[in-house]
Amino acid sequence: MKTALRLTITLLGTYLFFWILRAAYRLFFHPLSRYPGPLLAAISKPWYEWYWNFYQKGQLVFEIERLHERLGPVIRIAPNELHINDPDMFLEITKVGSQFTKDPGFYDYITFPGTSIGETDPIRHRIRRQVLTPAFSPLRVQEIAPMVRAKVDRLLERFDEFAARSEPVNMFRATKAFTMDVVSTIVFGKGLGCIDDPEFRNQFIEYLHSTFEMGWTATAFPNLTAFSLSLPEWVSEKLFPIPIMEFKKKCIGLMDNYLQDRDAPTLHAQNGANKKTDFDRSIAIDLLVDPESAKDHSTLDASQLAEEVIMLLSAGNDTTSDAMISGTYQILKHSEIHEKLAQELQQAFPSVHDDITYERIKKLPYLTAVIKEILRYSSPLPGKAPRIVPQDGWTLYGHKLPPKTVINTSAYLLNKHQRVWSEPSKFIPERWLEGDSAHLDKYMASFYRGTRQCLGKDLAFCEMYTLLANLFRKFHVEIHNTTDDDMKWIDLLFTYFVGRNLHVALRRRVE
Ligand code: HEM
Repeated sequence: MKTALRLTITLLGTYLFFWILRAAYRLFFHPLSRYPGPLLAAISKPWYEWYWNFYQKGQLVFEIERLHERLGPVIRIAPNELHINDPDMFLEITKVGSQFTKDPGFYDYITFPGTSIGETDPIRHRIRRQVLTPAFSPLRVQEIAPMVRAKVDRLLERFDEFAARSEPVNMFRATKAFTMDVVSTIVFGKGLGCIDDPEFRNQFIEYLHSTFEMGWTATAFPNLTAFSLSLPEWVSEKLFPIPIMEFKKKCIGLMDNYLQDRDAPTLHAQNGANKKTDFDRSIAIDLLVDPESAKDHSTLDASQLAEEVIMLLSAGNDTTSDAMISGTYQILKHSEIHEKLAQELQQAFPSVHDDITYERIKKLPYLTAVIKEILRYSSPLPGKAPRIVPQDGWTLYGHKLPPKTVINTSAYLLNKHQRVWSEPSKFIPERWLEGDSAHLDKYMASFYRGTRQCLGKDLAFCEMYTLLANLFRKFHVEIHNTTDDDMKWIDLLFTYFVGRNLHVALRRRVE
């Protein structure tokens, strides 16, 4: 007994001694020790991140904002990590030919590794991106614009039902139902029916949000996460139940159904119809299962396929909906913006029955300015996007950083940097229409930039143009019982709204 106690004390003492030595090295001798930042962050990434993101619930991005205000454009936020708030450095990191790569220490724990978003190896990423590009290219988006429009029409019909009952609409749920039905149609070949749900409920969003609520522990304690992932699936399911894994099983089922329907010798064909044109195809799945989609692309097994599908559904849902929710609130809060927008739409489409197509609305200057400002103002993926300094190191303000240093930037901070944006905390669409505004596009960090820029950017624009133009042309919209407090958000990888969120009262226009 005594020996066991002595052994335990010795082990704990040795670990403590190692920990103190390592902390001293990190504080005084590490190559990043010259940079300012919190003491705890310089010594221990897990506990610092856990405190701000888990214990304080998604507050790290705001703490980093305060630190930059006090300490300047470069701060140390972990033993081997810097956070930079400088729009020109962001351009430098993301420029053509940049060798910066995604940090596996982050992406392996917040995404499924190997997927379009999660793959950190640049060569494997290039292959996956090539495979998926035809599903999201500008040309493809042009082709699917009528499908997006049909979902908007259905959503507006649902709004009529609320209007008839004089019942306010929960725009948070309604908008998420819309984006989920669009992206699931692209990914599964059919929508998940969220718009038709009486309360716009959406099981996937519920799985996703409950996963994110616990998600910050995964990046704070990667060793624990790696351990849980290394266990047999049935054991980790019991010990570390993660809601998204339940959804993964459902996705595998949905994809099986899709592939069986697609490949079945067709009943349709016997009836004289051609299954290839008849069937609602999922371009994304078709591309992923086809080894010919790109050179060196190998087909995915059911689990890998489900993981890619989940990543696409996640990437395409909260991002676009959060931008529109936040944007709708801003439009409604500023009556002069609301009026200007309604006027532009009325001039372009004099009758409320006119066909409001993507082709036509994307040419409207004020609506375009409103959408760009929504994207800047809302920064739907607000927090850090860690990248690794390449093999040759990187010179930052005259000081060489060693390879493998992790560099973070944040879209939320870059999108309100004083050097680029005047009155950044205000929602001002007009900034995009001023004479010298052309240079602003390159500073917009919402979709990231370079080779890891958002793949769904064109789709997101199509959804935003189509929903906002139709909504504001066809309905009188008013805020219902919603204040700034209801729109507060925290960073759970997405802008996660913590209040009761946006509710609106709607009435069809009848001119
Ligand atoms: C307003 C809407 C959107 C915003 C603000 C947005 C933002 C972003 C950002 C910041 C990234 C880089 C993330 C990182 O490096 O950590 C990204 C990547 C990505 N997004 Fe989006 N996104 C939006 C909509 C969409 C949509 C509709 C899809 C469609 C499925 C999508 C699919 C993707 C994919 C596949 C990637 C990974 C690209 C790569 O690494 O090659 N996104 N997005």
